Amino acid sequence: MKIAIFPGDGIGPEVVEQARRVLAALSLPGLKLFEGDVGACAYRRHGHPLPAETLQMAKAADAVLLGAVGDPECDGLVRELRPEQAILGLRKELELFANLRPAKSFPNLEHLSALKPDIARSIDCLIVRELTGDVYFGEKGRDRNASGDVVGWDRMAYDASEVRRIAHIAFDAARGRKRRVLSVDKANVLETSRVWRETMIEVAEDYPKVTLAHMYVDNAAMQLVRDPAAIDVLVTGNLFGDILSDQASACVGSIGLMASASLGARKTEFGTFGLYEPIHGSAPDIAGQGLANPSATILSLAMLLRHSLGLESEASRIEAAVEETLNAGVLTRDLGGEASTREVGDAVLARL
Ligand SMILES: NC(=O)c1ccc[n+]([C@@H]2O[C@H](COP(=O)([O-])OP(=O)(O)OC[C@H]3O[C@@H](n4cnc5c(N)ncnc54)[C@H](O)[C@@H]3O)[C@@H](O)[C@H]2O)c1
Ligand SMILES: CC(C)[C@H](C(=O)O)[C@@H](O)C(=O)O
Ligand SMILES: [Mg+2]
Repeated sequence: MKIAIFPGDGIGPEVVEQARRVLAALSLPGLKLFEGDVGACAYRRHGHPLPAETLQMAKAADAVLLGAVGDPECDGLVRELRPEQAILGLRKELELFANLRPAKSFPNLEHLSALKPDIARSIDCLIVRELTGDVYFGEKGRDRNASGDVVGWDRMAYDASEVRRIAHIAFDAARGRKRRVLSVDKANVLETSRVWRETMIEVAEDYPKVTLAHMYVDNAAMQLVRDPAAIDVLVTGNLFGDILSDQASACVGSIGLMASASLGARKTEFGTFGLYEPIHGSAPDIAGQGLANPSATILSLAMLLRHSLGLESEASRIEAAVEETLNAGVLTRDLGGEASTREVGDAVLARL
């Protein structure tokens, strides 16, 4: 079993360190770890945010665990060299089109949510975000308009095959849950979304036991805070999924709690090849201070063990240990506590 670990920038190395301790505590036989550079640190060391050897390491592994990338000092770089390109490059090169972002409240921790406790308690949804298409990967450019003003543009597009494959992921996931798919688009305005919606309807025919509903993204943003209990599987495009998942994390409690799995079609000996990362970024405002919440990264490790290595019981044990840690009040500052990143790691290890 080979895991490639890419700590990245900012709080990335701090949160990955705790996940690595958790992984070590499992003493998995036959596990090999590899470490690579991504993001701003890779740009500084190798001149590129996603060096060829890092990509090669990812391809040779059964799974990748990534911390975060991003550095304000790189804001002035051309887009191709920005740290974020490492993540986008990994997703595209590894064809990881399906991003699963579960948003579930933790028992007895409703008070941590930005929502009223009664509403927060009910959240249990899975955001299925398409990850290799949309405006993220469309043609981009800069021109001048007739009056000489600079114009930036990004092409937004989905072809039906891209929508079809993410639709199947969402419907399959719904079959093992409450059998409801909510497809979120902006079909009242965007042609991209009309293709999205038509394709969702077409795929739904293969899943007679799953109900499909549609919602415009503006309304979906509202319903996510007003009545999240109504949402089971929410499937959407790359851009809308990015935004709605950060919002969902605040409904659960903190962005430091939300894990993700990015999957494609490639199978490994033990499961599906995937890239696992917290949904948050490098948090430059708190980096290097031991303030970051490592839970999302530890929970991403649990997803890695489940989906890529077929280690369901180890994954569940980690999830239980994180939940018990939160319940015991070992909380970082984002959750109103005073525990350090490492103290949360210690508490999870003790429970494991
Ligand atoms: N997957 C990724 O690597 C990823 C995701 C999002 C943003 N980014 C990059 O990260 C940089 C910062 O972006 P941003 O500030 O918009 O988003 P961010 O997610 O890094 O931070 C947003 C806010 O949440 C807080 N936060 C984030 N993670 C936390 C954690 N684990 N514990 C406690 N608090 C946490 C931060 O302190 C900040 O106040 C940018 O360069 C951006 O492009 C990377
Ligand atoms: C860093 C950035 C490219 C990335 C995205 O927009 O997908 C991040 O915000 C995320 O949610 O994983
Ligand atoms: Mg994001």
